[in-house]
Amino acid sequence: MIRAHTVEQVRAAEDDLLARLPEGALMQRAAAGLGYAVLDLLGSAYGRRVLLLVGSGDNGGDALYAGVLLARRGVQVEAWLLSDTAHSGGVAALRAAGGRVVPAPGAEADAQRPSRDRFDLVVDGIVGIGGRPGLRPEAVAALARVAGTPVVAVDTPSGVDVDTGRVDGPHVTADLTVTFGTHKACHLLDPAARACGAVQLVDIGLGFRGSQARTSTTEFSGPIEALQAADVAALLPRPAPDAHKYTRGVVGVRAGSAAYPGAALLSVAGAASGLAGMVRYDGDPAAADLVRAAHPEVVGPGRVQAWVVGSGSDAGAEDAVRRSVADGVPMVVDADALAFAGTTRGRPAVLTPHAGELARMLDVERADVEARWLEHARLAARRYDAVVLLKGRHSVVARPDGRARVTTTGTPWLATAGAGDVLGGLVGALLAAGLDPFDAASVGSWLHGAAATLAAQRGPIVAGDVAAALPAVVAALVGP
Ligand SMILES: NC(=O)C1=CN([C@@H]2O[C@H](COP(=O)(O)OP(=O)(O)OC[C@H]3O[C@@H](n4cnc5c(N)ncnc54)[C@H](OP(=O)(O)O)[C@@H]3O)[C@@H](O)[C@H]2O)[C@@H](O)CC1
Ligand SMILES: Nc1ncnc2c1ncn2[C@@H]1O[C@H](COP(=O)(O)OP(=O)(O)O)[C@@H](O)[C@H]1O
Ligand SMILES: [K+]
Repeated sequence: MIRAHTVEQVRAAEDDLLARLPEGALMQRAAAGLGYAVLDLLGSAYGRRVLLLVGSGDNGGDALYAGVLLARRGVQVEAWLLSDTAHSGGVAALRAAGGRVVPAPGAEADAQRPSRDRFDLVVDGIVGIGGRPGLRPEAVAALARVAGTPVVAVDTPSGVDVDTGRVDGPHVTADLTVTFGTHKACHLLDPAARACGAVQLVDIGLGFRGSQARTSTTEFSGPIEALQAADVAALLPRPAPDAHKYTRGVVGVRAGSAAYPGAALLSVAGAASGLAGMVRYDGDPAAADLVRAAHPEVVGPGRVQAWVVGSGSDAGAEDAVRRSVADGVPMVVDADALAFAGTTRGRPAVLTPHAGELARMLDVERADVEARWLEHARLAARRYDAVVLLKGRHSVVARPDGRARVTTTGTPWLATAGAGDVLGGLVGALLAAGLDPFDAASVGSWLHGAAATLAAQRGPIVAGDVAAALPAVVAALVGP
């Protein structure tokens, strides 16, 4: 499990460790990890040119000491100081190792004029967890002079809001972010996560590895989580040796309509992933024949352990929600049914809006949701008293108490019509198989993203390809 901690939690862990270690030891650990990551990316050292952008704090110190390691390996290292108070030990060490240290060109320099020197790579040590969001003009100007050069961010891309993932002003866009001790929210949550590029965690002994989420009865105060393959494998429902189809759970689908029969097929395709014992279709008769033809194993209405409602339901959504709520079993509420999500209060439910749908549910602008994914997912979860799976590049799953997971599997090819219908069916199957709504939503979202990535290896995909790739993803996790 990846767990993203707040700056306050990092500082507390750091204080504990600093008391036990010689001065500067943590920074040396961080800088070594950073330096080797940069060397890996460069592929070779001799003759390579690396620019360090160095701010006033320890983030700049990390960059300078990584520069020392690089210079000793034969890299030509230049540091542009963005402040008069850059880490003095780091500056002296870089000079001693043969690096060039100069003041940054400054905001008044012609930002459009590229630097006369060409660099293979820029290391962003402007600010890390001590920075306020946004960048000062001198940092913006320095970045403009090396635009187009690959960037490695130290700890966080400078300028993003570390604890919320918000991006309100100018910021660094990195190809790789090397972070220390633990992930932070900005590494998982969009839009900041997009500015991180790939994220590499360097263990510096902060003691977060394997730490458990803390939860109180009211408000969750633990880290934001991102499931990894091993977590999904551990949570995945598997048939017991003496299983029969009913013990594995039956999922019912009330999706599709005469106008949108395809949604019935795709929702059923997600539900028929093999993770529940049986699938029932109880939607529009106009779609039922198509469902039976495509999925001969699917049966008609009857008792279920979970309902999936709303994908392409059109005018039938209200009735589908009402009947499913009356049943009292857990349900997935998607698309057209989200307008009636208020009626599911008090029932175990997973609501699966995309940003536009969530904006309608909360009566805010879509752009607000896309600027603050976690905040809006949590708000909706609290307001609707349900688990909310807010779909996007990095989907967010939130519980009413604030506990949250972020999905980091997936590919932009998944932005294709009907992909959400498959996801709803899949989450429904996991609910029917006995997962609680939070696990069903986050495991389903992880599998959905992984299946899309697998399917996209053979080229562009449509929603049905995602459903078809699910068994191979499950097999890779738990074996045949
Ligand atoms: N914690 C750990 O476990 C470890 C932490 N380590 C490293 O330390 C980093 C944190 O270092 P930190 O605390 O010195 O803060 P940091 O981010 O360098 O800069 C803050 C200073 O920048 C300034 N400033 C503020 N906003 C700004 C802006 N928008 N644009 C420009 N400047 C801005 C402001 O100073 P001012 O100029 O206002 O006086 C402020 O004081 C952390 O990210 C990691 O890399 C590792 O070495 C070892 C383990
Ligand atoms: N850029 C992206 N990268 C990765 N996944 C994406 C991206 N855009 C959308 N998705 C995923 O694709 C699916 C789209 O679902 P949805 O918006 O409901 O579409 P539809 O209603 O057409 O089925 C969601 O699972 C979402 O998380
Ligand atoms: K940085």
